[in-house]
Amino acid sequence: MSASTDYPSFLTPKVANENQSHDAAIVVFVLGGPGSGKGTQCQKIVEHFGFTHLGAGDLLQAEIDSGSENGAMIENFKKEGKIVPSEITVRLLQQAMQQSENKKFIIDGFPRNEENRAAFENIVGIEPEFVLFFECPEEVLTKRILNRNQGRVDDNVHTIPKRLKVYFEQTLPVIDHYSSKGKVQKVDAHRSVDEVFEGVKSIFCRLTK
Ligand SMILES: Nc1ncnc2c1ncn2[C@@H]1O[C@H](COP(=O)(O)OP(=O)(O)OP(=O)(O)O)[C@@H](O)[C@H]1O
Ligand SMILES: O=c1ccn([C@@H]2O[C@H](COP(=O)(O)O)[C@@H](O)[C@H]2O)c(=O)[nH]1
Ligand SMILES: [Mg+2]
Repeated sequence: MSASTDYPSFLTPKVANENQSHDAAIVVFVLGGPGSGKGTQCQKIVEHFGFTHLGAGDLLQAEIDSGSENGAMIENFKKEGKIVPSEITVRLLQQAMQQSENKKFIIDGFPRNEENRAAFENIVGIEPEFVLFFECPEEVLTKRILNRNQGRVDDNVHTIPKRLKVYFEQTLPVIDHYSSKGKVQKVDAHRSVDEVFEGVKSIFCRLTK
């Protein structure tokens, strides 16, 4: 798809290197603490705005489930709430983007740290149009995760504090980075699912229509 047609000019991606192959792709990063509702809201964004949802954690889980050579290592990182090396996650995201016919992506739960951010921008060669940031108090995050009941290996009292620590120490600086570039759209995630989505909708209507 050419970069010139379907989208307003302010959505034209920045080309960071000549190898990048998503010259018309639109990327929105979705960040927030564990349990803030990223996956829940991404489903709604897909239904209403036609984006393809790429959950970085879901892609890593698929690697575990497929029995790939990195699967056991990824599972250990997940059990400990640690961030998987960037080259693995970025490769999975890049493959998923290349295999998609859609060119509008919401990337959920990534970049988790500065290394992830730099790797994505250098390898994939795209900067996000904006970053959707779900803000939610820590105690609410913990309650939501403990109630999620989906059998995740990291939804337990051993791993939750580790995930929160990683979020505060490594992911918030990424949000600060994009904030300094005027790219962060903050949403109060401590409301009902529908109320949160009202906030999300107004952002997407303003920035992607
Ligand atoms: N606004 C909300 N109010 C109450 N519960 C919510 C809300 N949004 C999501 N939940 C519930 O909280 C749990 C976590 O939501 P979700 O899986 O969407 O979060 P997440 O940010 O993707 O988490 P993670 O980072 O761990 O993948 C789920 O059980 C979900 O149903
Ligand atoms: O970019 C990423 C995304 C995820 N991880 C690992 O997976 C778990 C679960 O991620 P969710 O987004 O909460 O589903 C996370 O704690 C990390 O261990 C990652 O390393 N890099
Ligand atoms: Mg999720």
